[in-house]
Amino acid sequence: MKKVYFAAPMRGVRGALNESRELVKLMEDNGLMVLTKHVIEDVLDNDKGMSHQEVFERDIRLLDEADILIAEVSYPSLGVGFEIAYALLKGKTVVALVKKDRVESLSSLIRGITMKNFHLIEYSSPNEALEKILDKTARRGVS
Ligand SMILES: O=c1[nH]c(=O)n([C@H]2C[C@H](O)[C@@H](COP(=O)(O)O)O2)cc1CO
Repeated sequence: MKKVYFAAPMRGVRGALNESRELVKLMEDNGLMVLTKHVIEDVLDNDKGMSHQEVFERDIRLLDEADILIAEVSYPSLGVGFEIAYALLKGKTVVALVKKDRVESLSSLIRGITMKNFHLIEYSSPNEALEKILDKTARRGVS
């Protein structure tokens, strides 16, 4: 089963939280294992009693374990930017998802990534995002 590190804004701007929640459910219904369901919870890990260092170490472990990073990038997040860079430099496949009406506000440094393991996907609905993710992961042979 493909292991997905799903990255989404937490202390960043949570403008696509509903879409992210729906997408996580769709990914699981379609046989992907989502390692990071904490990113779609209302309460931040630090407010649940984890130290910042524990959050960092847990997330690095999960990033190393994942087959693929899927990042919701429609709204800004320092943490998601860090996770994208880390996964790219580790040679993982990275799929960044941006809502069609948010493309123009996306950082040039993300929009312009030319690394072969990076894919930017525009979507209008979580269903459309899922179809495009399945297409990318199947054709890439990620297992
Ligand atoms: O409580 C947390 N737990 C956690 O795992 N993260 C990680 C996973 C998310 O994909 C990413 C979100 O970063 P940020 O909080 O800067 O928006 O950072 C971030 C926070 C809050 O900063």
